[in-house]
Amino acid sequence: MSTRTPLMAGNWKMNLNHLEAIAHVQKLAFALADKDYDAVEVAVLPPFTDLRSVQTLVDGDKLKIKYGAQDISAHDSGAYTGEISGPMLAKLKCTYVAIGHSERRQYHHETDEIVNAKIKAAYRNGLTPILCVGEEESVREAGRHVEHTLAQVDGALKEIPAEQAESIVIAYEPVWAIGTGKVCGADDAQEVCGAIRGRLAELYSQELADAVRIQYGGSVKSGNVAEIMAKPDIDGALIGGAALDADEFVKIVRFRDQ
Ligand SMILES: O=C(CO)COP(=O)(O)O
Repeated sequence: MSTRTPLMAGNWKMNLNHLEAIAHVQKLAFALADKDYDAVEVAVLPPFTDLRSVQTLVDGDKLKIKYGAQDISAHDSGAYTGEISGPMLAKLKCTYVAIGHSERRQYHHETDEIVNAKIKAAYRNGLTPILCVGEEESVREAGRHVEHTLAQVDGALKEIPAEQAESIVIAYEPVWAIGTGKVCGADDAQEVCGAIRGRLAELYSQELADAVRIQYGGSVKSGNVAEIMAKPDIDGALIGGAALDADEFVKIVRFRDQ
């Protein structure tokens, strides 16, 4: 296990309206209100329409739960119908923003260039990107998963200086393991997460690489999280389906109790 503080983040995707979000975060706060969970950072990434409600709850009750968005516009303002800007997310005191999730790449044709522009938008606005990378099943079958994922890292970090990159979170999410119940074996996940850390050392420095948190995502549940978290280059998880059940998410956050 690494010495970096683990980040357990729930990506709600397009689930839970703002009323459900309030109930869910209250449940998390109640279940996690003890000193033990200081050792793990907990975050939720609700839909945009929930963020104000979550902010009000977290601010009002001084909760330690962090929150962020699932996407960001590459632009800070202007005629971009339907988009949400970095300044808007910063105003809502978001800590994190997921960028380049495979569902954005697949359904919204986000390229590495767009991902790179969004990373720049996040840093311009004081937000911490959770950069999502990972290969499709055919790429893994062809044995090109490491090179494919590292190329996504290279593209996303183009022109990002070390002072910014040192705070990034990178989530390795093999596309074939997302929402499918097929978990990437812990050793396979470690292989790619270790390679990502190696690439960060090449692009920047070993010191920076050692500081960056690398998450695994893809069918993470309470039953498999401990094995995944035992790997030296895995510093947390990005959780989809299992994060929608507050009790299950709490069990994942408390992976050390297992
Ligand atoms: O895409 C994911 C998190 O961003 C993972 O989703 P699942 O946990 O549902 O597989």
